[in-house]
Amino acid sequence: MIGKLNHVAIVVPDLDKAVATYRDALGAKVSDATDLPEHGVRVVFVELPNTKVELLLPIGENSPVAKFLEKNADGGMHHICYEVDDILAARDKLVASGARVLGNGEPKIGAHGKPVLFLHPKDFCGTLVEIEQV
Ligand SMILES: CC[C@H](C(=O)O)C(=O)SCCNC(=O)CCNC(=O)[C@H](O)C(C)(C)COP(=O)(O)OP(=O)(O)OC[C@H]1O[C@@H](n2cnc3c(N)ncnc32)[C@H](O)[C@@H]1OP(=O)(O)O
Ligand SMILES: [Co+2]
Repeated sequence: MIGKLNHVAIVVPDLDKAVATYRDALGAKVSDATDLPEHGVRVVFVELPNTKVELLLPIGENSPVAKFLEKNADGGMHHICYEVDDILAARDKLVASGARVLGNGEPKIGAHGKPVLFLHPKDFCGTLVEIEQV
């Protein structure tokens, strides 16, 4: 079912500082920031040869990552995103296996303009999992 690792996401308290760290200290190619108000985040992608790092800053009133940042003031790894060919088939298989799909279970459009879903961390080794249809 899951394919390539699409990205690893890190929530940060200061996006400009995190961009400077990845661009200057680590010499990585970093995208411009994009606001995704429907997801409550501002996002930057660090482009790597084999995958991406997604740097996330909470925006708006009810950002789903705000609470994570309260618990982890310096920031930290937030989720991992795997690619799938067919997100509805993957969802149905996961639900049938007893996994919890977050939200209303319907895919939303993510930062890459593709459908995404999130799976409860308690069902996946304590790790928030995002699946993205590519
Ligand atoms: C889609 C745009 C972009 C993209 O890639 O295209 C993004 O990735 S946007 C990313 C932001 N969106 C989301 O994260 C949506 C999914 N997240 C959620 O629905 C919530 O954050 C949720 C349900 C994972 C946690 O909600 P909340 O923080 O309000 O609940 P709790 O604090 O009560 O947490 C419950 C339980 O889960 C543990 N937890 C929370 N967040 C994480 C995490 N990131 N990784 C691992 N575990 C997590 C938390 O510690 C609680 O455990 P407990 O033992 O009960 O303390
Ligand atoms: Co993501």
